[in-house]
Amino acid sequence: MDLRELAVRQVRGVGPRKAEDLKALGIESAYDLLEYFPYRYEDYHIRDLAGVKDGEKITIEGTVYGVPLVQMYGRKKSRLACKVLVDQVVITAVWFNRHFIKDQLTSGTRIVLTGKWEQARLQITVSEHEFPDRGGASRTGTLQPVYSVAGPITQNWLRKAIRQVLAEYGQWVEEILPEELVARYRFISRREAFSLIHQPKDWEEGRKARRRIVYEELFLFQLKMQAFRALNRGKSDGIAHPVDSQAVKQFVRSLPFVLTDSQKTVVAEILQDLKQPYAMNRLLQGDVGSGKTVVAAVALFAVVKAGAQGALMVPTEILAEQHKRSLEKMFASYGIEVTLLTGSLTEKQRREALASIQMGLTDIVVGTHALIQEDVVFRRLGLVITDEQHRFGVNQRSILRRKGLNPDVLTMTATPIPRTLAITAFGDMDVSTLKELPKGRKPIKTYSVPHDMLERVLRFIRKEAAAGRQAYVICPLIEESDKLDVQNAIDVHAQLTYHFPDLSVGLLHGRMSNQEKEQVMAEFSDNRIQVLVSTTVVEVGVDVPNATLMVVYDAVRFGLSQLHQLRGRVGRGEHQSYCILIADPKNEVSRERLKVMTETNDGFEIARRDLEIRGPGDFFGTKQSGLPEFKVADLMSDYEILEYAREDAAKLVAQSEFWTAARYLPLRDYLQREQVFGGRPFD
Ligand SMILES: Nc1ncnc2c1ncn2[C@@H]1O[C@H](COP(=O)(O)OP(=O)(O)OP(=O)(O)O)[C@@H](O)[C@H]1O
Repeated sequence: MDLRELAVRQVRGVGPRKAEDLKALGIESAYDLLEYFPYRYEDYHIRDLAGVKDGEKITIEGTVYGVPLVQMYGRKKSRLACKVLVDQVVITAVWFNRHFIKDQLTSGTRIVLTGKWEQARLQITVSEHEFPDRGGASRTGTLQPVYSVAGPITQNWLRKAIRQVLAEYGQWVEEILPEELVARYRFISRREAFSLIHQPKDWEEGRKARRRIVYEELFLFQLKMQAFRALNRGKSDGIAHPVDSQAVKQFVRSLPFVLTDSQKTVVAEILQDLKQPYAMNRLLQGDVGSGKTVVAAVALFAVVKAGAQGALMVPTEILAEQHKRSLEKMFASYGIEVTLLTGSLTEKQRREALASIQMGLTDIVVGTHALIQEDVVFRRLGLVITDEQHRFGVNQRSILRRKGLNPDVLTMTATPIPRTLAITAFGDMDVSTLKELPKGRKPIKTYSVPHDMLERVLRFIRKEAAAGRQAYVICPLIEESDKLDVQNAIDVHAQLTYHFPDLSVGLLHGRMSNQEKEQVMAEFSDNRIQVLVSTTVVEVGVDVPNATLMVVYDAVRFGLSQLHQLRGRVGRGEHQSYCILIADPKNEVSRERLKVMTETNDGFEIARRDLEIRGPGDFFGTKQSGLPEFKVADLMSDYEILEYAREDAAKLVAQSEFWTAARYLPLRDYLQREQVFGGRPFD
């Protein structure tokens, strides 16, 4: 049975309504459900009070001791407190709004409590409890998977659905790794791994399952790239652009600044690639503000002057507009035509843009992801540059190939990763690095302040605005709730508008139309807006050098790499810039993370410290934006496994047997599904 073909509706307990809800999570088949891995576990093993830290969530067992006490607040709200004897210590168990369980708490009853521990008061705030002597299903002593859920799908419902699909269909999970690899690494079978990752008995089982799944993910990813490489090796069907070095030099001289040494080196590497008959596939990495866009502009200029078209693909419409504007400025005196292609063009504008691209009247197209797919036909596409986020993978490259194009490809990223990791992770790419920031940049000064210092922060905003500078104010982030984020931004905007009657305060959030967003960004760019209140939509790439102040509300809610990206929006010009992180860190990890931000501006150092703080205890790691994303693997911490996976994949594709032997069929099927053979069946 092919579980990929089995609609999730077929799983017992999943009705049509739930099937729709699951679809929103990207789950359509029984297989998708099985592959919806948890991102952490909740530990219900009974703990000894001795080793427990303040604020930890724990499960403990004891006996009810004395009489429970209920306080009511209004009709529904209540606080129930009861003494419980645990390991000969009397503690207080507190329930909120659960007064109806009072009658069950008779003295001497054994009870298991899960909740947050307060050391000073010897008190547990109970979120769940069980009576072990009364039978029934029990969570005690287990690890419960925690899934990323949204909308009407609840954690408990999803747990049940996944248990169900495992019971009903788990046996149909087929092995994909070759026997020799399973044996070499002593992996558990795929079937077992799928079962254990969702319901491990203990951490050891969880680890075993995770190790196997991480390897498999990384191995398949590497296999895909290596196979693609093997199939296309030596193909010189790229475009050898006749680059006019003199013209390029002249263009570079016309820029308002001198290129940094790094920029010069990288430009030379790219021009060299462009001249070759092989299709370039290069990764350009450089920290925030290191000047990647200018490098892209030089490459586009070179290609256009050599008679081809270029495309610049960016993650958001705001960025597309911004890049279009800055390219037009740079190319103003060269007769280079730049066209914008985004989702918010009118039908007529879009038709005109497409015609102009097809006829070759357009030299450079700037747009979002759709621009290389769909109905866009180029006359002579020579170079595709992609910025961040949507990594231009093997798949897209084969789409282009099928269109009969084989352009050079440059991928830009600000994700600070060690060069060796980059080379391994993007197995099929060459890597260029911008090692320095433009001269004259002053390091950004970063401060972390508590919420009650907001008044001072506001005074600081006023001071910068009075000096002619501008500020970003990033609003509190509410996990998994775009709607609440927007509400927050609206509230903060209202407050600041009230507070700064003499300044122009703008608002930017994801629910605004693209036109509105663009309007606001343009006004901020021209300093018609001094204070921009925003959700994280400004995170990547926005470039307004006159902005010198970045204020982030509730900074502990953001990941370190995200904070670094946000901070990178300032310090892009000659003025001293500041980043103020408003936060009341409640635990050591948050304090440590804020400290890292105040201590260093170096993106790579931040990534390294982040990894250190998370430590090996963080079972599933955190996704680093910009790196290829995996369901379970985390490239930074699973780096070693990645190395093995790469080597194994390379060896395998080099064997002629791999392409013929029956036992490798599941792997070849996988490659087929991933379109490595250019959409044609492999023969
Ligand atoms: N060599 C240089 N000297 C001075 N200023 C420069 C130089 N190169 C780029 N800049 C300016 O620095 C700013 C940042 O450059 P750019 O937008 O290219 O950075 P980036 O690497 O794309 O950053 P991010 O990853 O944050 O988007 C821009 O305002 C740009 O005009």
